[in-house]
Amino acid sequence: MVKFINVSKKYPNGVLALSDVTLTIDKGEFVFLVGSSGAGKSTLIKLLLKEIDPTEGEIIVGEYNLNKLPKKEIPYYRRKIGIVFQDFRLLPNKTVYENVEFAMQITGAPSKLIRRQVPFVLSLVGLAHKAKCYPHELSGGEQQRVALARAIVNKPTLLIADEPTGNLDPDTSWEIMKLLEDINKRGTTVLVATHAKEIVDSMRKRVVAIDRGKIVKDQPKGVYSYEASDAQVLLQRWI
Ligand SMILES: Nc1ncnc2c1ncn2[C@@H]1O[C@H](COP(=O)(O)OP(=O)(O)OP(=O)(O)O)[C@@H](O)[C@H]1O
Repeated sequence: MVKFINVSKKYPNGVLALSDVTLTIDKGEFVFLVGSSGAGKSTLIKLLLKEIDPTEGEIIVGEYNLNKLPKKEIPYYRRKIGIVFQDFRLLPNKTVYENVEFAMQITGAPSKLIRRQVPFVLSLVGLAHKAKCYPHELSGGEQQRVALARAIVNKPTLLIADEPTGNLDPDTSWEIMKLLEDINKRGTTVLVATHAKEIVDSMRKRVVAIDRGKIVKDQPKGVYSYEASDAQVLLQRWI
């Protein structure tokens, strides 16, 4: 589904944000991407969205080799990926329904399909009753649910969440992560960049940790902290 093959990214100012990253994410996986501030998580996501290009290496997403993707096809490629951000990014002058509807309209979806699909995803995220509200009438958690509905309405094969709970309280953060898990269980591959240590530790999903541009840990059913793996390494040396 997603392949990074020996990918490096050096920004024009000389910062090496990613260094020789090789990573495979299979179809249907749920992956947490963790790492301290400046580790390279956003760079990895920007590369996936083809907002930036790697200095070296190859990135493959589904049937797309991003290195070979012509500029005019980038918008079509991006429509196959759902994305949610920390700051929700809803259109303030559109209602909840219209925000989600708009994401389908720009793909040229037929109105009959839109009328069926929008209420479906809104009920999936538990917001059917808020369809006529505007974003400013919603709580942060509700706004993030709308953003999630919008991200999945076109049935993406990959859903990326960049620090989706960064602006939310702990209980609401849990609700959003559980929703991401539900979406994953319905078949969508999910990649979540997060600092939410407690949630990562208790959900026991695959955890990929980046530190200074390198993958330093890739654990199935993993935990957030590096200490755990350091401890394991120490233990292994002792045994
Ligand atoms: N446009 C840019 N030009 C130059 N350097 C950049 C640029 N964007 C990011 N960097 C640098 O690249 C490194 C990785 O940054 P990145 O934004 O990928 O980290 P991050 O893990 O997403 O951090 P955070 O958790 O704070 O969002 C950092 O040293 C950062 O300063």
